[in-house]
Amino acid sequence: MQDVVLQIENLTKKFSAKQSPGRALRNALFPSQAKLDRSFAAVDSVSLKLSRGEVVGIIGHNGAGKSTLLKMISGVIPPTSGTISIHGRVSAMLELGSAINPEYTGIENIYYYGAVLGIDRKTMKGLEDKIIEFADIGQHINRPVKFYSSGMKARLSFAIVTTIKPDILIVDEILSVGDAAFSAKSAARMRELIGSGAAALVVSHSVATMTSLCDRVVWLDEGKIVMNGPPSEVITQYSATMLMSSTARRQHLIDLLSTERTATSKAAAAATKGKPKAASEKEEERREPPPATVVNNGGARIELVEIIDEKGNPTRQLSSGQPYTIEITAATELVINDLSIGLSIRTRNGDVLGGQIYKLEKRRSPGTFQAACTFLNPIVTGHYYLTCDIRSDNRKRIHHIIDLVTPFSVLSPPQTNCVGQINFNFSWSVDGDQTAKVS
Ligand SMILES: Nc1ncnc2c1ncn2[C@@H]1O[C@H](COP(=O)(O)OP(=O)(O)OP(=O)(O)O)[C@@H](O)[C@H]1O
Repeated sequence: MQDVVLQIENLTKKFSAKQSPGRALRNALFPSQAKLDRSFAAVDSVSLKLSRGEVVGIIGHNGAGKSTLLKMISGVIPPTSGTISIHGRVSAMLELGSAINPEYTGIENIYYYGAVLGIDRKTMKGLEDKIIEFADIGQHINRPVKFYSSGMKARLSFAIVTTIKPDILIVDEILSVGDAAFSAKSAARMRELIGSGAAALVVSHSVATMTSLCDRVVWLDEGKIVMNGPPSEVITQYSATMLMSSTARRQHLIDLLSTERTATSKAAAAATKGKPKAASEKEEERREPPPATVVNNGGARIELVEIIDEKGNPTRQLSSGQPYTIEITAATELVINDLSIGLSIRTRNGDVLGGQIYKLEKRRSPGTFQAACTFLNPIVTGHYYLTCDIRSDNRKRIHHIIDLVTPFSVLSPPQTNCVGQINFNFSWSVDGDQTAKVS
């Protein structure tokens, strides 16, 4: 049995609104609307793999391209470019009720969906009772679906698409539609399917659904993958970014996208060279970070935390012993006395490796400012995060904490003479002779 059930490569979907005389007049009158008529990529060069037994969640704000991606995988719309390789049967529950025909009754829809998927009537007859039992909508099963409530449609659709035992189940925001009992029943059904070797792609705006159900989460923004990794890591970054101002968010997303591209190309290079990483390094990359603390009490906020290398470029790949600057862009909304910034480096276990509190001048007027600290990187190797806060009143009043942001890694130089995570840069001597060399 093939382990990878879905592989998509460089998948792109471009939409272009057709130019019409009416549109041309509208665009002349409202130039800001004209840009909406240009062709744009709703999904932009997305590559993704899905293996048996895996549940992958897709998050992203409204219009990020989630539904467009699922529609292409389900075969509802064709891609503009890129490839989709599917091994097995795909069963998709896209926009609410799209798997069903409103003119048909519930029972007729069972056979209709079977026919769409090429499943013969006899097989569907064998599944009919199970579908009716799971949907649990009583006599409504004999009424046309156009008279159903949204919860009933959700129940029927989910019952059909999961009972036919797909290899890939695609679910767009369904688990939050039914009542609590049905949501729990749907989650249990999904786990059952996954346990029997299916894989699932789930879109949801619910952080709870993503955390409890998914093995991996992919964050889409403007059609591109920003992050692809363990749920708590991706959700922490996603939630922190959503709290930022739009300018800071844009810059942060650009940085995350470049990190994701670097990680993807490195993974591809490692795969082609056939050089697997050391088990402990793999484990560390996979390890989920501890839950992040995000506090936003207003008054002052941190907009961006970046690591800058010697050449002035933002970076997430640090070398041991090299100089770096951590730049913190923050803004005060009020006149604040006694402002301080806390900055620490945290490991993937959640331990604080080190940090410092920096007290600014006594009184700060409203506006944006940038605090920067430079350091010679003493870390030898590993994967880390930054945590940053802004407080006043002798650190008693918290304005904003952003936790576990700006993930970065440190690569050890090949002939290091250090052990552990920190290079203390010891100065050695033998019998008082300091010329002794460390090898
Ligand atoms: N048929 C279409 N023609 C033109 N533009 C479209 C079409 N379908 C989607 N779009 C646009 O593509 C972008 C991505 O839409 P999509 O529905 O995939 O986003 P989404 O992440 O699922 O959003 P939401 O969370 O709001 O459901 C949006 O800008 C949307 O307006």
